[in-house]
Amino acid sequence: MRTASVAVVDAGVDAWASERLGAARAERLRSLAEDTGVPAFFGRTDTVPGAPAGPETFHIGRRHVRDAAGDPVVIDWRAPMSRPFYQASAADPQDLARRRRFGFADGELTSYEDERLAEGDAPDPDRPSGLLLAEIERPRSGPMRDIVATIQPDQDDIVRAPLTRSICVQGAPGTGKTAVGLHRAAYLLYTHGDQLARTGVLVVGPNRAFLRYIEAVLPALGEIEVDQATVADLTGRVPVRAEDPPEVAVLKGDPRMAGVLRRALWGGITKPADSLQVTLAGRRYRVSENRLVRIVDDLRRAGTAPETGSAADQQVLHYAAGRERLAMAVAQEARRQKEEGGGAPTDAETRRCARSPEVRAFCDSGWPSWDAPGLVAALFTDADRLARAARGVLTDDEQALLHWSTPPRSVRAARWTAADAVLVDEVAGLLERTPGYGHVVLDEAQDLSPMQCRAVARRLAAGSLTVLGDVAQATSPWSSSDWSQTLAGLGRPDTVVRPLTRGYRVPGEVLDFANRLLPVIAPGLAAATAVRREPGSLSVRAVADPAAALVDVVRGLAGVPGSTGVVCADDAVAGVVTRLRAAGLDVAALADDGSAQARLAVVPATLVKGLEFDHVVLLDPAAVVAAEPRGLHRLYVALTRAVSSLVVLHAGDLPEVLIG
Ligand SMILES: Nc1ncnc2c1ncn2[C@@H]1O[C@H](COP(=O)(O)OP(=O)(O)OP(=O)(O)O)[C@@H](O)[C@H]1O
Repeated sequence: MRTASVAVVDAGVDAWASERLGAARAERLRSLAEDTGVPAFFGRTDTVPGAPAGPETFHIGRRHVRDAAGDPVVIDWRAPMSRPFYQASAADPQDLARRRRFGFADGELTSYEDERLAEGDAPDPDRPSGLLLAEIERPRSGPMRDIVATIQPDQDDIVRAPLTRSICVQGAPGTGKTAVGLHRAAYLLYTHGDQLARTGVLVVGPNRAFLRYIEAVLPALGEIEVDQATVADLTGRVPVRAEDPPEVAVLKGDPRMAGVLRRALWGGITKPADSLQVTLAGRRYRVSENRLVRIVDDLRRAGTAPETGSAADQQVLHYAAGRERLAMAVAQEARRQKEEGGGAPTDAETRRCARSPEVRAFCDSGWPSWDAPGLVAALFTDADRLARAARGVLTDDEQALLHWSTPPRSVRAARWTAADAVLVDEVAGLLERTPGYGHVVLDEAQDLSPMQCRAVARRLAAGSLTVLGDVAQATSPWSSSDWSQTLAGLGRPDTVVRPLTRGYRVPGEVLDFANRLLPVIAPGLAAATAVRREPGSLSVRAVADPAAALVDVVRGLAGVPGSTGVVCADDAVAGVVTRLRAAGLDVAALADDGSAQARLAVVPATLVKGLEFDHVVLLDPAAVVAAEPRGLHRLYVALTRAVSSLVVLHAGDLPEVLIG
């Protein structure tokens, strides 16, 4: 295939065509570039003799490969023909006589595993495939890997759900939510390439460190055109220079703020109180007060029609466009009068009238021009303006929380917070239409405020959503115990919530220990079951001097393959790094700037969500719990990051719920 692509001639009928052909060839060659570590296939299916097309053998791989005659040699894992490889079971063999899984080490074929489905040789759900276990336990080095070779049936159902359907996956730690979301993006791009190439796919993650961790998965699957961003990236219209006290952040994330901002903007439009004289093609016309009132009313109604979900954002009249339409409607009125008098004004003359100083002045006073930061700043500095916008929605105390007692010298000098940035983005979305994606994968969604959810929904044209998360891992002040608030904020309240309950990452011993927290942090939520147990994987040690014990534990792990994460309360990170370095260990703190993760990393507890390490050492769990209001949820996150071993070092008592 590579040779054939190189041979394509890039001489077209003219320079433009030649350039396009050359670009297409380069793109094709890029997509065919060999990744030497990645085998061409990982599975094989043999259909039964009675199958519609007779007995056939297919190899399944990361991409489609054909031979010189154009016949398929390897089928893309996303093609419908590959589906039985993931879904067939003894109960429902889907015309498969045999499924074969190949195991590779460093690009070399080392093993294979057969299931003879037609003979009732069923995969035993309690005894997972050896290749799956080997894949999970393969030491981590660097970023997350794809799981195409071993996607499990319940995961595959979500990966291949139709594009039109939004899905919310509630899954315990390590059940593969992130993996499933990324593979779903790859599946949708393959299946609906034309449609999504136009509208695009967006993956939203909680922070830069997380995006860095997952960034290689989609390119490994051949998908390079997917945008990956945090909510802060999406809403980064103003520089964030300050932090809100918790109660202010909670209020600014409250969905009622959307109504306040809407009223602050649209409520500033005033009813015309006089007629207006305008000039069209050198003659003056008077537009009556009544007529002006009607025009303004009609436009305002088109802009403030009750919302019917995020799709409405694409149709509704936005405020800035409303201003343009108002100017044009006034000019049209003059044109109508001129035509009635027998004149024939041109479109250009009408447009000139709409831009004339008198029409501009009329718009500026009745339909004032705003930019998004300016409106939010005006609202927070002017208590009367806020009171008008928040009447009946926010209490006086709540309004006082929003008020800036020392106004900034200018809007540009304002000390915006992360929650403010989301409000500014909300206003920007009222002023102008936000371009939307065809599909959005939203990870760790349990932590988003309703206002952040709206920011994501605005970027979702008429497209669908894959929402991923775990209410037991919810650590933000907006967290709720179910998904309804998040899904409502996302404008998709009817989205079906699908559970994933088989934990792939964490050994059973470790998961059982972490699950002791569940009745307290998420009552009613079913605990996940681990697909494997590893005796000795959990060690909980009371020690007199945790920092000294840490040095010994980390030294012990130095010769063991794979990554190690030392997780501790955020304010302990610097001290721990210093201590480990003093002991001669090569260690770096994990930063939220997207820089690469060291093999031995000290990880602040607030950054560990979504990540995993072969070995985790958790230092002083009580300090992790004490550091924040939802500290027990944070502890649950920290306890569920280990693939092979977890060592918990504590000096004082363990949090009581952990004592079995
Ligand atoms: N079918 C599978 N085959 C092989 N590995 C898998 C499979 N499913 C999940 N894994 C692995 O399990 C680990 C956890 O997956 P992932 O990070 O997607 O889980 P998660 O549900 O998002 O976890 P968390 O809630 O902790 O963020 C990853 O290393 C992933 O590659």
